[in-house]
Amino acid sequence: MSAAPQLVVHRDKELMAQAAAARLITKIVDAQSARGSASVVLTGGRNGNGLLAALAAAPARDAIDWGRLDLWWGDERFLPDGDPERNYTQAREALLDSVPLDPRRVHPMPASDGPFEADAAAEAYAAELANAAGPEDHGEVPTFDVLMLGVGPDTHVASLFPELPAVRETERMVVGVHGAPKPPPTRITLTLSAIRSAREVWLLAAGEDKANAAAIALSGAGEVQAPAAGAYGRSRTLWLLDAAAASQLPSSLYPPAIA
Ligand SMILES: O=C1O[C@H](COP(=O)(O)O)[C@@H](O)[C@H](O)[C@H]1O
Repeated sequence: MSAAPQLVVHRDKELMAQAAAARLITKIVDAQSARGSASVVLTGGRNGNGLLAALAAAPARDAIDWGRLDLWWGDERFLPDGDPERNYTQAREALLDSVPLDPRRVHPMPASDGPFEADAAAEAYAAELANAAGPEDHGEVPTFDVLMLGVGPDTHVASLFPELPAVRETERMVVGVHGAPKPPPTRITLTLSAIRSAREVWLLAAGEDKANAAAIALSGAGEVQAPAAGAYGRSRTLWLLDAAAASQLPSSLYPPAIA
């Protein structure tokens, strides 16, 4: 099953980040109430970190039971632990270091100064995911409640770049990426198969430099040429945009009002 994308367009990127943070708080609280815990996949990039910073500033963040939240990552820049360009480092700074998470439930992707090179690190992360998947899940990864993805100006999501082998992968859940066009060239990423195991996939796109990517991905492009087009959730696919990122969408897709 796949979910046709729903679009929500906000006035600007600050409001988008605040509204997305409010939405995420509600999702996590609802999942914890329904299932006892919640699982969220974080994204790197400007929009993902903006959302985390907005969450850190939201008084309602205290509604979340942080000790019953599992955190995973959609991709990682394969750099040494603590490198300021690592998605994990940036998420810590934006939010994670200021909330009482259970460290056993926080699952950063491996760093380049650990025991693995990128492909082996991807395998290790796939094993960690498989270990967390239960019989109620649909395969080799847990059924994430929310999986967030920043959308790059070239339509990449996670570290799935147009035309590179990772976006064509159909068997493995996590792969190493070599020769990425955006630095650093070596990365680790969930594949589209892993992404599609999430209940909800949220794509975040704010800023004029995302307008072309959003228009292409939402206008029927193929996932190999436009990876964002292949990212969808089991029950919901939500594009959260600001007006600048929505400015090139075909009028048939553009919602009637800006929230
Ligand atoms: O390098 C990455 O880029 C994308 C998009 O980032 P943005 O700054 O253009 O919003 C991000 O989603 C991904 O996690 C990250 O590794």
